[in-house]
Amino acid sequence: MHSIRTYNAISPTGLSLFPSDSYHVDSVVGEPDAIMLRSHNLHQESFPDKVKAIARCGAGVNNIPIEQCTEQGIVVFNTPGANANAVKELVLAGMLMSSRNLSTAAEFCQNLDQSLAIEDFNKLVEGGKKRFVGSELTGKTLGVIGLGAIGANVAHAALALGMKVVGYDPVLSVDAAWRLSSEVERADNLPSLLARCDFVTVHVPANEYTVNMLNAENLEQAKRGLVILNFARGTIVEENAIVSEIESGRIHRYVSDFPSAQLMGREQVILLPHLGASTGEAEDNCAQMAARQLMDFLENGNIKNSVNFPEIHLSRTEGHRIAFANDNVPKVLSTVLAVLSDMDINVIDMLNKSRGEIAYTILDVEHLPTDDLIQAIENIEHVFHVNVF
Ligand SMILES: NC(=O)c1ccc[n+]([C@@H]2O[C@H](COP(=O)([O-])OP(=O)(O)OC[C@H]3O[C@@H](n4cnc5c(N)ncnc54)[C@H](O)[C@@H]3O)[C@@H](O)[C@H]2O)c1
Ligand SMILES: O=C(O)CC[C@@H](O)C(=O)O
Repeated sequence: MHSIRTYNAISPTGLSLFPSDSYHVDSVVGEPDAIMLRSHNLHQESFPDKVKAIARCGAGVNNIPIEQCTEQGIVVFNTPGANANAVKELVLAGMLMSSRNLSTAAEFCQNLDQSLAIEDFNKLVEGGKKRFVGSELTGKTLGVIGLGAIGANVAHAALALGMKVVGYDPVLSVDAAWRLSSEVERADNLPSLLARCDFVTVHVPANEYTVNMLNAENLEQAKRGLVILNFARGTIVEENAIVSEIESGRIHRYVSDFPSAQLMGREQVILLPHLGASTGEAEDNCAQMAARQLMDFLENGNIKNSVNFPEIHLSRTEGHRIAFANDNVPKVLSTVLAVLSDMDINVIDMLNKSRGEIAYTILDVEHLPTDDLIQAIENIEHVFHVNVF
């Protein structure tokens, strides 16, 4: 029986994929084999030795101590792309809300004096028209910072609306580059992107390189009347700089999924309660993807969409499976194979992959591995987390 500890409201469509006769899935599990979560912060928590994997139902993994997990041999998964459409749609909504002054216009209507005679009431309504006159998206330029799953979706939707799109992503993967429309123009740096855009949206992970990526220095280069959309993480945009450029009139609107006290109460700021991925469809997609990845790992040792371990898939044929992780240094695999050979154990199939400082091997052997064999592999220098499936 595998046990999975859950945090946050995870879609039952995903949780129900775990067969109840072989999985115990609950928010109260003392020593789980794996953890499944959304935005819950794990940074202050320690993980018992039994924990082998953590699955983030979503894209951002800044709530998980990845380095600590890697040191403990814990495989961390996320669900790339599973909520990208939901975020894209909210970015489009944010652009429309800003360009047509929708939040202030809607608030104006909610606060109209209901006691007025119908003619006076209608006059006020018509007066609102002048006050909230907006502009159209077609023909405007959108800057997209980070052209991964969400950024590319947003870029393509904006092109379909007749916008020009300029992208900035110096670390774009080859696969992501292939998926991107050739109509997306490339900016070599942020100041040049900011100088040309009417809207700028950020879709990069929160990490040490992206803290305050939009800041006082580069916002000075921005075109007047800029709308900034932040559906990535609060730390990516320097709030003090946003506030001062709102006051200077350079920034027309700041739309953020990450409210803070400093941003509240300003007409030019539209705040949402981390709603980007909150659609039934995205929650289902994320939870299902995370559940499938966890099951394939816990049952077969296969790894898909990990942020700290290599991708690996070895189909099950016959025999019994051993998987182990080790520091990516020479001679570990040959030492393990020598142990198997000394114990007269026949290897049926094998796959070894590495990523940075981690190597990971799946071995299918003919007979059920004994405790002595597992102990012997565990005792080899640089080996950690040996599992039998
Ligand atoms: N508001 C929400 O609910 C919500 C939902 C999903 C994702 N997110 C956030 O959005 C982020 C992006 O999600 P995604 O699914 O598009 O991820 P992704 O991994 O598909 O794309 C991220 C892109 O950012 C690029 N990038 C990384 N560092 C960069 C840098 N320093 N400068 C420029 N580009 C850089 C990468 O090359 C990649 O193309 C997530 O990490 C998460 O924090 C928020
Ligand atoms: O789980 C959520 O609701 C938010 C997920 C989102 O922030 C992500 O990074 O994918």
